[in-house]
Amino acid sequence: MNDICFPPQNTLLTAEQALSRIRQTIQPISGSETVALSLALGRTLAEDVFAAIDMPPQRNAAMDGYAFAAAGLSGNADFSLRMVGTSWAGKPFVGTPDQGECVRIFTGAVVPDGADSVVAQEQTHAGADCVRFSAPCLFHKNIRPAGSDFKAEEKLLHAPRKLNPRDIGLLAAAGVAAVKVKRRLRIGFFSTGDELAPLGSELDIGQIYDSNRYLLAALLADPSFEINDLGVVKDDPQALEAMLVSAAAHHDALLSTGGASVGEADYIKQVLEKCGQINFWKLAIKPGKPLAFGKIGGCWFFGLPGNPVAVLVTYHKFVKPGLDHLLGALPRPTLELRARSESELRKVPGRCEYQRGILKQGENGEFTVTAAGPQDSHQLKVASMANCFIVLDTDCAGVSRGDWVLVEPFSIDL
Ligand SMILES: Nc1nc2c(c(=O)[nH]1)N[C@H]1C(S)=C(S)[C@@H](COP(=O)(O)OP(=O)(O)OC[C@H]3O[C@@H](n4cnc5c(N)ncnc54)[C@H](O)[C@@H]3O)O[C@H]1N2
Ligand code: MOO
Repeated sequence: MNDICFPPQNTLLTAEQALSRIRQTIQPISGSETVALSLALGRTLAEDVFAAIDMPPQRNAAMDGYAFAAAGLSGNADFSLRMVGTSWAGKPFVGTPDQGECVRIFTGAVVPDGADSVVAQEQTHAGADCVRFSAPCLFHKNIRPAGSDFKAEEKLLHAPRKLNPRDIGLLAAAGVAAVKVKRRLRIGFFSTGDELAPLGSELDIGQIYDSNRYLLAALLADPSFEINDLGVVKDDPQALEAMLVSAAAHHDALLSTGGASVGEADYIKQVLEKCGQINFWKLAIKPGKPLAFGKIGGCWFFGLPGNPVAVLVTYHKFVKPGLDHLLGALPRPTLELRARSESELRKVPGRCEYQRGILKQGENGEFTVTAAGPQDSHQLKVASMANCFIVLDTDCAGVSRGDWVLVEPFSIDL
């Protein structure tokens, strides 16, 4: 048995079995590079990141107001203090206010030594050089201690985290100008099919536009991926083999669409078996049944079905998690919600279905979902209107209006 094959597949794999095979089989890449923080969004950390400084570096004011020492003052009566200077953000007050004195201070400015309280200006009445504080006046407030966000040498982020916008802000605050990240995956993709015409051309009878390559390019738009559009391959086994063999030499992963089923012009499985190794083909899901996964030389291969909605489903459920695994990124949790179905949903037992739905949240907080339209796997307009998959498990025999269903929104950042 070769190194990526599992025992022969007599039955259709479940989605869970297929994903676990993908994760068990794919070995994450090891290469890394250092990139400027401004280019690091969506990249995967290759090493942990530590803070070089305390944040804030010194204690500072959380409000525009006045800073002073509370000792000897009563917060339960009005009192007045003499203003002896100003602490600006970026231009601290030099000196120490004595008893009976205060310093004008602005949000983010360093709190002068000796002061232990900042009172917001709304609770004061400022005169020429004197400030009156109205009772009740809270002391020991509105000061952010040094290091209250994070401390120097603290581990801020663990590898292999995929950096999100909040992480980028955090690392900038910590003065981290560059980070070591996993190198980008080189991913090639192509369509197969004699019926495919390029955008901008007039369609002959029997032709359709090649939407899958555009869909895939959009799905693959990820800073961790360097994508390469390899065009269209005709329904011809020699041409397909030539493409697979030559492209496999230059990519970490290859994706194709079409030709994955059992028709006489469907060559993906036989050519993959000839020039590479097949791990699985055919899943008990709808749409997306004829998904092929394997390897050609050192390159991972996903042969997606031709139907555009099957491309959408198999990309989200298998290809993206597989590519994230190849990158070495942590698996992302799948956000699953329970929603009340406002549509009757037709389904026959046998395959898990990913129907396209429109998820809404009512004023009472309850999620509801409606079918985005008819559920054929060529219907991209319905997929475009949808914002979620309605996941109906293998045994489900249909859903009545008002039933609770499981829903997976398309976009999440977890
Ligand atoms: N006898 C059987 N027929 C089919 C089965 C089956 O099990 N037995 N499975 C069906 C399922 S499920 C799917 S999905 C499709 C997948 O077939 P292929 O992967 O071989 O894809 P094609 O036959 O090449 O194309 C299917 C469909 O998609 C259109 N297509 C293909 N490429 C593109 C593209 N780049 N852009 C837009 N549309 C594309 C193509 O014209 C076909 O309409 O097989 C079922 N049949
Ligand atoms: O992948 Mo097919 O589109 O299951 O019907």
